[in-house]
Order: sequence, then structure tokens, then C-alpha cells
Amino acid sequence: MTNETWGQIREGLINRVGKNNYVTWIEPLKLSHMKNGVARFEVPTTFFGDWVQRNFADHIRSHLMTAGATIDRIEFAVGTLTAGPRPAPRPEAAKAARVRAASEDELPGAPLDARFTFDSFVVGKPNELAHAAARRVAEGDTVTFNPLFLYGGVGLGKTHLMHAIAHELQARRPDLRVLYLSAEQFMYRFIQALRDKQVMDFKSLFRSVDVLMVDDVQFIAGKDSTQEEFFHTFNALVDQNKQIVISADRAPGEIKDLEERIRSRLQCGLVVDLHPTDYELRLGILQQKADFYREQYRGLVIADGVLEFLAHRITTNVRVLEGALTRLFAFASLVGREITLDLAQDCLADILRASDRKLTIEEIQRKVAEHYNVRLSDMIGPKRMRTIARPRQVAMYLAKQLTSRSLPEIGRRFGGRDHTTIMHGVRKIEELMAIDSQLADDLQLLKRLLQG
Ligand SMILES: Nc1ncnc2c1ncn2[C@@H]1O[C@H](COP(=O)(O)OP(=O)(O)OP(=O)(O)O)[C@@H](O)[C@H]1O
Repeated sequence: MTNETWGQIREGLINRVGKNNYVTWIEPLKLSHMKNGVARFEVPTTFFGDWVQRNFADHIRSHLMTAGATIDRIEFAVGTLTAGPRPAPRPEAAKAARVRAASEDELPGAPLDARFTFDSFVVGKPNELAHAAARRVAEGDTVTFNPLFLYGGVGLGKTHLMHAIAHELQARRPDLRVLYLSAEQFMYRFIQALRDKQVMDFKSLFRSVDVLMVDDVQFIAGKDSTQEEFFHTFNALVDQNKQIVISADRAPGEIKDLEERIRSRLQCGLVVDLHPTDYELRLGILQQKADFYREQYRGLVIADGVLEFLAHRITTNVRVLEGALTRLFAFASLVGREITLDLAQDCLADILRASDRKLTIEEIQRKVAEHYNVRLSDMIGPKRMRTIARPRQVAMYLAKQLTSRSLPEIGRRFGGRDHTTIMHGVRKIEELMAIDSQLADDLQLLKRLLQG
């Protein structure tokens, strides 16, 4: 394959990586040679090569393979043409390319996943506020809250919502310069700019955007100079009334080793929580994905009750839920069978087992404390009055019933109590349940809440 042929086929990558990324990172690549399963591209800077390697090499490789080439590896080299008819670039040309790589027109964003749109985002009680706030930002008209801070546990849709905002903005307001990247990529770029003595370029690039979206911001906690730079970028953009969207796995106040001034700035806008999914949301997501798979695997039948079973049993996170459904459809199509409950149990045994194990003693303590309106710290503390000791025993009982932890392990999580204390608590609750219907009802409710 020649560089000219590459020039013709590379356009197909626009759909995979998005227009911005295509122009910034794919177009400047020159194919220098392709032999022995290695495709080598010429790039303007080492940073450029590293970035493309990390973010787009897999896409490029699979694109080349689709075009009929056999490629095991993609390599990037700075301005060295080792084969082919093109002469090696002159130093001025390399410099011009470097300047272009950092010029204002190129945004160093991460690729957007085309599947993460508002259309494919299922809204339920746990995420309705985050969704509404994201929609508002995606209108791109006025900056009402700055920053929008989205947080929540693993796999609950933070990245999905951020990509959806970016897609929507690109469609509605193509004039806006929207930059989405992870906090890790922000740091990586910053360090690279320091190393290449291009900090001014870095600063002006990040200050020139209209919307900045930084995913997983907890990553920069404890990284002093990155935090410092982030803080200045943040302030400069807020001063210009440019929209910022941030995501993290926890609330700003709970991110350890984050400078106080950054924490307070992050709290200035709207902080919204993506709560753990509930049964209805999980079922909604499964139904949407199942519709998609029915299209892909025509003729496959999924028995009634299977989706409900999965929504009930897999409560960890949406990524696991999706993975389970993907595996189920793939497996059923391979063996040519209907997707029944039995098939699901067989095929997903490991996921179902892992999901069973996920309930933690901390969650039990939290739920019980909430239910009885006592402090979480009292669950592990020393207070002996009945209003506190009884809920604590309830939590001990549930920990024994709903987790596979041993009595000494449970004891350790209840403030280092002895296993005999836990045993006593469990027995006490068993006795009381038989005579106290209110307590029996409480336990039933708590079990239901905890098991999803
Ligand atoms: N409400 C939802 N509707 C449809 N799909 C969802 C929803 N929530 C999450 N997902 C899907 O679950 C997967 C994980 O979501 P995402 O990557 O956005 O999670 P995250 O919160 O960013 O997780 P992490 O903390 O690991 O970065 C994605 O495939 C996403 O499309």
C-alpha cells in the first residue's frame, strides 16, 4: 500500500474517531512503509506519535486490515522516511509540522464513542437529575452552572453522558470548540508540553476552547503541578464564561489530596450524583440493549423473564450488565438455542457468582443506619444504649446472612469486635424476630433493599 492509497482509505476513520480527531491526528500521518506485518507512519513529533499510538492505533490497524492489509503492529517515527519514494523532510518542514501540531485549530481531545448519545442513554430515577443537567449544558446557549460536576460509582454512565454532551454540541453548535479528554490525558499533555518547552502553546490551546470536559478528575489528586495548571486553566475559562464539565468517581469534598482551592471551585457550579442503578433502570437498559441485539442476531428468541432475572441479579454496574447480555446473545447464537433462564444461568455463572459477592458489610451498615436513623459511625462505635445497639445487631445479622464473611471478619468491620459478640448479636436478632413482627418486617424490607 502506498501513501496515496492510505490517503484514500483513511477517510473511513472519520466515523470511528470523529471529525476533530481525524483532522488533528489522522490526516497528518504519512505512511512510510508497510512490510512484514508492520505499518510505519511518519509523525511530526514524538508526542504526536505517542498520542496516536495510545488513542488511535487500534482503529488504524483494524481499518487497514478491513482494507485487505495484514498488520500486526503500527509504528510511528518522527520525520524519518526509511522506504518509499518520498524524500526525508527538511528540518524546517518538521518544525512547521510541530507548530501545526500545537496550533490553535487543533484540539487534543480523546475520541468520542459514537454509541454514547442521549438517545441511547436510559433515564431512570437514579440518573434523572444528571441527565437533565447534561441536556441543559448540551444546548450550548447559556452557561447556567459552571462547572457541571457529575459524579458516581464505576460504570454508572458518567463518560456516556459526557460524550453525549459533546456529540450534541457538535451537532447543534458546530461553531463551538469542544474539548473532551480524561484528566490523565490532561496530565500527559501537560508533562509533554513541559518536556518540549511548549507550555505557552499548551496554555493558549486549553484557554481557547468554548467547552472543556475533563473525565475522571480524581486522577489529578496528589499531582501537584498538574493540579496547579488545571486550576489556572479552570479559572481562565470560567472568567471567560466558558462551560466546564467535570466527572469524578466521588464528590469534590471526598477526593483526597485535592487542593482546597480546587475543591471549592469544583463545588461552585452544580454538583450532581449518578446514584447506583435501581431495578427499573437496569431493566430499561437491558430492554434497550436487547432490542439492539435482536436486530443483530435475527431469529434469536429470548424467553420471558430472562431480562428481569438479570436486572434482579446483576446489580454491580451497567458495564457488567451490558457485558452479560452481550455474552448471552453471542453464546446463544453460537449454539443456536433460545435464550432461556437455564441458558443464562449456565452461560453467566461466573458473573452471577461475582455479583452475589458484591454486597459489602459497609453497605449493610449504611443502609441499616439510614433505616433506623442513627449515625453510620455508631455502627462501629462503642455506644451501648438500645436505640443504637439494636440496629447494630440488625446489621450484624444481615452481614452474616447476606455475605460470605466469617464471624471474625464481620467483627473486624464492626470496630474490631470479637467474633463472640457478633454471634451473640446474630442470635439475639433471630430470637427477637420470632416474637417482634415489626423487627421481622424491618428485616424483610432491609433485605429487599440490599439485594436490589
Ligand atoms: N443510563 C444508561 N443508559 C444506557 N447505557 C448506560 C447507562 N448508564 C451506563 N451505561 C453504559 O454502561 C457502560 C459504562 O458507562 P460509562 O463508561 O459511562 O461509566 P462511567 O460512570 O464513566 O464509569 P467509570 O467510572 O468506569 O469511568 C457504557 O457502555 C454505557 O453506555
